[in-house]
Amino acid sequence: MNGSTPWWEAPVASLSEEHKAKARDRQSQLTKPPGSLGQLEDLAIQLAGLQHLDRPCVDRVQISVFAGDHGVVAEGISRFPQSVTAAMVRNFAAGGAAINVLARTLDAALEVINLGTVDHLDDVDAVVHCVQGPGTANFVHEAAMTEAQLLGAFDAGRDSVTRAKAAGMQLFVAGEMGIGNTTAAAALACALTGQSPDDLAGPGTGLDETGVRHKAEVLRRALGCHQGHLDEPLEALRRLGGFEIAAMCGAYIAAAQAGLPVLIDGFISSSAALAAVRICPPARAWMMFGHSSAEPGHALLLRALQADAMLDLGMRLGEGSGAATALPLLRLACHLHNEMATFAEAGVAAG
Ligand SMILES: Cc1cc2ncn([C@H]3O[C@H](COP(=O)(O)O)[C@@H](O)[C@H]3O)c2cc1C
Ligand SMILES: O=C(O)c1cccnc1
Repeated sequence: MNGSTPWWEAPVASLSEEHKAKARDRQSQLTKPPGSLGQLEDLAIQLAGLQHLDRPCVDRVQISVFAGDHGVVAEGISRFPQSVTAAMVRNFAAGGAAINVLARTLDAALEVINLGTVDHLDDVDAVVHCVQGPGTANFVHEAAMTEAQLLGAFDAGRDSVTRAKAAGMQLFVAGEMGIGNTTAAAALACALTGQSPDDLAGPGTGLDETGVRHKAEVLRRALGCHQGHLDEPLEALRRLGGFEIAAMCGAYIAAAQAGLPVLIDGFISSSAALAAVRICPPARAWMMFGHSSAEPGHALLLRALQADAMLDLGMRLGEGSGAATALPLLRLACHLHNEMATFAEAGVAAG
């Protein structure tokens, strides 16, 4: 970071106000009462502006799942053991996870990036290896990441976006896998929003009430340990985040710079998105929000991002699954915008 400007401080791509205005005008001419397609109209207008197109399109979609382990698991904050992270990466590689099924069904490209797990994954070929260590350090006692690890993870996110852009993708979805990462996301969210651990600790993979209270206590200890060092968003991310959260944050900034719209998933993804917006405020314009997670802190994060999520299905999986589930609606928004007849074309009175 010394000397030259870091890549994440470069400007984001410009969006076309002209295409946005044209799209808004077209929506008012389509054969329906103005505004009657609700959020589908807004999404088509936003995409037209982002893509500089009269006819927005999200047929070609990249889903990148970032995986990493978390030292804070030592505090007993997840219902599942740490070994599940690497085991799920193997499951992704074999095609058996929820996000594999969603990607196949949606005809989306799926890539898995291993950022470092306690169990070895060297023998897994169908994965991009960008290992930063065997997992983060336990942030109750020390910073989760060294500066080099943070930058390595950030770059891994950027590189995934570079590959997606080179392959002609029109939309980017970041997903994650990392046992314990609802605790990391909650800690980061506390630092970024100033809200209390009681508002951001939730069940994650299925903690009971006692477990959630313990998780809030762990968060309080972590925030105490790092007190006075959490004002800078990048430093908060280094101290409290995770490899996969940092990679998603880097990916969101790089996507805005590359002019690639992103569809954000749930609680973990939104904590990365909020960090990205705090580091690079104009990146917000490139974000759409797929769903509202059942993890209780997600509502607070969506408010901080001034975001309206498309779906509320009670999902709380991660992996990018909520964003992938919303993708058909985004595609429908485009088809409606592009293919409906106008009042003039159909000879219908515009009212
Ligand atoms: C089998 C399995 C598959 C998953 N896929 C995503 N997650 C989700 O759950 C984890 C976060 O929850 P916590 O903080 O409570 O550990 C992350 O890995 C997240 O992606 C999974 C969790 C499990 C158990
Ligand atoms: O909303 C999420 O991203 C989420 C919630 C619970 C567990 N894993 C992920």
